[in-house]
Amino acid sequence: MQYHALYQIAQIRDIEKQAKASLAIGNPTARLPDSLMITAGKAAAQLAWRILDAASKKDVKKIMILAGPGDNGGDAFEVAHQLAEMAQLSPEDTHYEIHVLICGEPNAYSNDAKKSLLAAQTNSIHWHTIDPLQQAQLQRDKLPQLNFSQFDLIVDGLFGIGLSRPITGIVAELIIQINHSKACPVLALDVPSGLNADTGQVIATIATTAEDAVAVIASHTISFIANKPGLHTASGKDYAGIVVVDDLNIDNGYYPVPYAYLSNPSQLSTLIPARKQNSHKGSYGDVLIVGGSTGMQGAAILAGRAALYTGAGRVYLDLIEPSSSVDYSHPEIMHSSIEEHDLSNAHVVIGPGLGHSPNALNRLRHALIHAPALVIDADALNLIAIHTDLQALCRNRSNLSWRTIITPHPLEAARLLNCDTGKIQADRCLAAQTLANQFRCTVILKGSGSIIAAEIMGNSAEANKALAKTDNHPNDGESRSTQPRSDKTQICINPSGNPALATAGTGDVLAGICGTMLGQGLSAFNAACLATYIHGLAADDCVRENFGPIGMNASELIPAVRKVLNQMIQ
Ligand SMILES: NC(=O)C1=CN([C@@H]2O[C@H](COP(=O)(O)OP(=O)(O)OC[C@H]3O[C@@H](n4cnc5c(N)ncnc54)[C@H](O)[C@@H]3O)[C@@H](O)[C@H]2O)[C@@H](O)CC1
Ligand SMILES: [K+]
Repeated sequence: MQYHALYQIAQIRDIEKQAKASLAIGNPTARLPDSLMITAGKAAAQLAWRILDAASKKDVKKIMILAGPGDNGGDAFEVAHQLAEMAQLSPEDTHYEIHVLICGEPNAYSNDAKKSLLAAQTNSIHWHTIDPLQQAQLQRDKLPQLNFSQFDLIVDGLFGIGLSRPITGIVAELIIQINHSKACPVLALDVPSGLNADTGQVIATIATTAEDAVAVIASHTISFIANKPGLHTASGKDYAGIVVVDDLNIDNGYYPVPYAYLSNPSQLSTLIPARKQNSHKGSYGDVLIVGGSTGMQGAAILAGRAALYTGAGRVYLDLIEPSSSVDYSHPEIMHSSIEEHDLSNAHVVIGPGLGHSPNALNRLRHALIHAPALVIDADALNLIAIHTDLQALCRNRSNLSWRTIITPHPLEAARLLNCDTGKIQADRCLAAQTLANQFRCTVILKGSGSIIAAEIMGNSAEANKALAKTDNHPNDGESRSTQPRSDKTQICINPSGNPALATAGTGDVLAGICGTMLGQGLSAFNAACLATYIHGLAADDCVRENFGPIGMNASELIPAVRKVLNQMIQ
């Protein structure tokens, strides 16, 4: 199973069910050599070993394995068993001290988990327990006296995809201690405990404050059966760390169409058209940026420069405030008014610094009606949110097979869907999918793990119904099995980028790059995926060069985007 295919919990459960049914049952008390839990435990133990080897050169290496009440805990027992076996075979000059903390009722475990526990009990392991009856209350004196900073590796097998409510009580306190100790690598089994594998939200209730929402902050996550969207968007990147996928040798035939994909750099690089020797500026697309009202000209200029630096043949600005329509440090950028420009060959980016004036509104209406390739950003999105006639114009563009990309951040997305940002962030894939269906265009929902969504066939009713279902419980931690599969929408999660991008102007840069990519003849979806990827990759490059994560600015990002784009075609 490839790393880039992302599956929801309900799909994973289906795959798991079919794979389990295909395994011979035989003697129920025997340990099947090929049970999924054993395969999972072996894969995780091997990864744990490699992480430990790289992180600690000590003669005595201490490992803490946390085992929760379900099969994630079963995986943890299997990891303990496998590590103990590996430790026995290791050279004598290194000693491994393996601890397991059981946070479940031994009799209540599944058969597979019981077998793994039994197997681990044959090894030399230090056992600790938390009485399950006391887990609900927070009694600090009942916490096992474990100093987490003594360990060289912590394995998190508390909860996986079966977590159904927020973590509270002693287990929550344990997680807080582990997160605070920050002393060693933390390997999460399947998913960091506390994180919703579908949405990337830390599971919480409406009543839970941000401080109370608890999840393990892992340095590594080994995702079983398939990769999962929640590890890559919203809070996912903060909690999952480096993600490794192990398919447990499950036959490909059991896998349905993925819910979404992670953008795949090697595929994206093939989208960039090779430049012929015999070509000219007309070969690489005209980009017209419309925006820049009083005090906001910089936004349009940034978008224009980004278009220029990513290879547009000609770049024009149409500034709402015309007195300063020249970018003196980039005199190659020309001026043109959208109303006079021949839009049949132009790729229009409207919105950066556009404002809400009647002039802005007229230009937007003109663009929606006349521009066959259009990127809609910032204030243009806010105008669409409040003018229903513009929404209809936007929707109508898909009937003409015109290319449209909208680039909302969560607040703009909330305005477009008439909800609050909490609902957008509660399920970012679903929100992007709903926007794509409602506005019949390609969507880039910005934020950590930007979501790119585009409609394949029109059916907004189903996705809207599902979003409405989340209305009363925006953050209630229930796995949303009611939400539609994305077979009407294609969804990509962008893996690149970092908090350096959380600064004014970077969105304008993204909009400009989208304009260039439309100018290279790409579909709106491919243009959006490629633009978002190189935008994030450039920010990653800036961090490597110590221009960030603190203080990188949008102007610095632009030449970095040019650099990574050229590196991609080499
Ligand atoms: N079943 C299988 O064949 C496989 C299962 N695997 C593992 O099994 C996991 C799923 O196992 P489960 O379905 O047992 O689910 P989990 O192990 O994620 O947890 C479910 C258990 O936790 C309890 N629980 C849920 N939320 C809680 C909370 N907030 N506080 C306290 N208790 C809570 C539930 O009542 C249940 O007992 C996967 O994530 C994966 O790690 C893997 O071994 C792959 C194969
Ligand atoms: K876990």
